[in-house]
Amino acid sequence: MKQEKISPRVIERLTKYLRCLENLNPEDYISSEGLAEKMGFTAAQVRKDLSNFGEFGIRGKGYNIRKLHSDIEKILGVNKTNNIILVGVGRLGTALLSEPEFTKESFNIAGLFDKDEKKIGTEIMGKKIRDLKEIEHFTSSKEDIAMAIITVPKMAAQEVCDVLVKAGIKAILNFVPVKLDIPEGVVIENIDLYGKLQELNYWKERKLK
Ligand SMILES: NC(=O)c1ccc[n+]([C@@H]2O[C@H](COP(=O)([O-])OP(=O)(O)OC[C@H]3O[C@@H](n4cnc5c(N)ncnc54)[C@H](O)[C@@H]3O)[C@@H](O)[C@H]2O)c1
Repeated sequence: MKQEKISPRVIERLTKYLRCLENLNPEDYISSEGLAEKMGFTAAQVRKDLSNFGEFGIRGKGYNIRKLHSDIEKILGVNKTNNIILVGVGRLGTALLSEPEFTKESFNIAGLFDKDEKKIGTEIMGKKIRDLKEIEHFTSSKEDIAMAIITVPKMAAQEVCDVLVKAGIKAILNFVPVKLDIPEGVVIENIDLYGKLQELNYWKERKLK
């Protein structure tokens, strides 16, 4: 698969293609026009997005849905199980853990960490909560843990982030509404539901004018 400089928007759209393909008959074929129509994009956009990664469709026939789904999964690296740790087993952390759709089969919550002594040593969803101090030992003794979710209070977020980076984490999903400093070589995705509400509110206000 060819891979040049890829815009984050392309990757975001790939996840949307996957969601759409999941609801279609895997034996069928779909044209770029058909896929575009379902997504609200243009066919040119669909073709351009996919062409970043190689040739997928069959001329005159379109994309085989099963094959395209599997190819996009490979591009995103979600055709295998990826281990994640979660730091901050509070209200949000617990809610995320309770939702199977959040991780599906592509992600495995391999470890839970907190610093509350009342929580450390207890289990949630069959997984033990460990002291954050153990994290380096945990990541070094287990293979392939490069991803983490942060759901701690604002004040603790940067400190936790630094500990994670030191422990070899390369990708962070940050739910804390603060900008975290990360070194080169580490990627971060920030989820800010309040920010999304603010964005939506802007559009609502425009509609009401
Ligand atoms: N992204 C969003 O849209 C969104 C939505 C809700 C909450 N949040 C944010 O998520 C975070 C968690 O919210 P919550 O309601 O679950 O909080 P919470 O207080 O219920 O849970 C926080 C957990 O983090 C643990 N913790 C604190 N300091 C720690 C440290 N240094 N190391 C390890 N664990 C530590 C606490 O013991 C607790 O278990 C907050 O920063 C909140 O602002 C974000």
